[in-house]
Amino acid sequence: MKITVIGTGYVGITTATSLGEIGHQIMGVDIDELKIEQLNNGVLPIYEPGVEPVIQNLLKQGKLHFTTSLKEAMEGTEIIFIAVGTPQLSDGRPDLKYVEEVAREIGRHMTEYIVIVDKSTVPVGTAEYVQSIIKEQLKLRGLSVAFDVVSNPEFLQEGKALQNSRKPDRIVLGCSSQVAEDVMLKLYENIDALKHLTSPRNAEMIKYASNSFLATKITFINEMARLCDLLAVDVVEVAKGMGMDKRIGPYFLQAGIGYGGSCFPKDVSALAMMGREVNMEMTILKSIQEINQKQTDWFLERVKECMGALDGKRITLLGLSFKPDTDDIREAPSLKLIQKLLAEGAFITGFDPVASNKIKNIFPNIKIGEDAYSAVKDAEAVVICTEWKEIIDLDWRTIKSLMHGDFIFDGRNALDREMLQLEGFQYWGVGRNLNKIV
Ligand SMILES: NC(=O)C1=CN([C@@H]2O[C@H](COP(=O)(O)OP(=O)(O)OC[C@H]3O[C@@H](n4cnc5c(N)ncnc54)[C@H](O)[C@@H]3O)[C@@H](O)[C@H]2O)C=CC1
Ligand SMILES: O=C(O)[C@H]1O[C@H](OP(=O)(O)OP(=O)(O)OC[C@H]2O[C@@H](n3ccc(=O)[nH]c3=O)[C@H](O)[C@@H]2O)[C@H](O)[C@@H](O)[C@@H]1O
Repeated sequence: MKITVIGTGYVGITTATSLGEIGHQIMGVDIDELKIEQLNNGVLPIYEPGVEPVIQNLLKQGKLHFTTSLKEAMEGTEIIFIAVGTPQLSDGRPDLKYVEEVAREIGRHMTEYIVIVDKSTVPVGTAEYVQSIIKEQLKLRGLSVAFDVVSNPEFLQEGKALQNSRKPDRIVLGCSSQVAEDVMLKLYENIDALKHLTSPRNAEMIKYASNSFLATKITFINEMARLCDLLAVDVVEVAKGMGMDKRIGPYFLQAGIGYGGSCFPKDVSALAMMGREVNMEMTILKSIQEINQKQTDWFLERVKECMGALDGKRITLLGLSFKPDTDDIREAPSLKLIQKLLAEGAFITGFDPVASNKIKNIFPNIKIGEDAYSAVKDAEAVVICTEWKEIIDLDWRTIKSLMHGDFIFDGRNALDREMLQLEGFQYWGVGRNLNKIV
């Protein structure tokens, strides 16, 4: 089938490559000329493991093209995916301006039946809204062209985009007509996944409910971690024991310095706002936001408890992206931590396998190590913000010999506590500090 994907961010690129891989003909569209030029040269503008060679292969086979012209891309297309950003507005709602712009442009160029697919994360009712925008444009042109708007939310995790899209847990299809449902099922017939057929409004809610539930799970274990610290209990053991119950499951129970990224914070906020708009206070979501906001403060308090005043102390942060295997620093906990540590007067050095430069652009006053070993030189404490494998696998004996102190604050509970203690570190993990009973 001939497909157009609008937006070449994480979701657009993943949609384009995964559909290209199962044999469809893809046109990727973006208003960002530099991105389009890079992509046409087989260069991936983001860091996402494994995706670049797939793009290069599809370009070579002629199955994938990128352009800045939506009009050109739309010629003969059967399906258009809208995969543009929906960033958070200052009042907490998602900004739909990119979706609106794209819908208007589709309406300006459409001449025959097309299925328009909302891939972006958008509030309940947006499929109907997009439909009304396109209809309005057609009316201005004096045309009456049939079309459908489908909600097909994306569930990929950054850093695992390729494996998620090749073998998703489920594909949610919110269709308002049988024709659209048949088109979408044909599109995905070669992807082996559960297919949940439902209405567009239900599909839109499934996306927000899923992200908010995952954020709830993380926040629950983070709050448990705070209690574990006060009662001499190890939260890692607790999560392990809880996760063995199939009804709970082991995933998203890793306590840490809070969730970040471009989606959980904005989507929890958007769902809370959706409730507020119909006069329903989403009390669980409100608590989650508050607890997550305070997780870095709580963490910093524990650092101060161990090290005393931080003024003039040399602290190295390892792992700066919001999670491993991505260069994305949107809402990364490291940003808040750096800001707070600088405000306390600490001297900060940072290192991340791929995101160091992005952090340096935001905080020009901090030092960036060329590698983890040079970053820890003379540090009095090391803080793990992101559990990159190459950070976990460092030679910790060498790290200790390079440091000027012995504190290690494991903000992701990712390191081997016993091994580090044997190497002479004072190890502190989130909710696993058994030496304190109140
Ligand atoms: N990043 C992720 O892992 C996931 C994101 N989502 C959702 O998917 C959507 C997209 O997210 P990302 O890919 O992270 O966004 P992004 O911000 O990385 O990329 C969006 C792209 O859309 C382009 N764009 C904006 N207006 C355009 C227009 N009029 N025409 C063509 N291109 C245009 C931008 O230039 C940019 O390249 C959001 O709603 C997000 O919540 C959903 C699941 C996972
Ligand atoms: O809508 C989205 O954009 C996506 O949001 C998340 O994916 P992502 O933000 O890429 O990353 P996650 O792996 O979910 O991690 C999010 C944050 O939670 C933190 N986290 C995750 C798991 C955990 O156990 N503990 C924990 O603190 C991570 O460190 C990270 O900061 C969801 O997992 C995806 O299903 C969804 O498609």
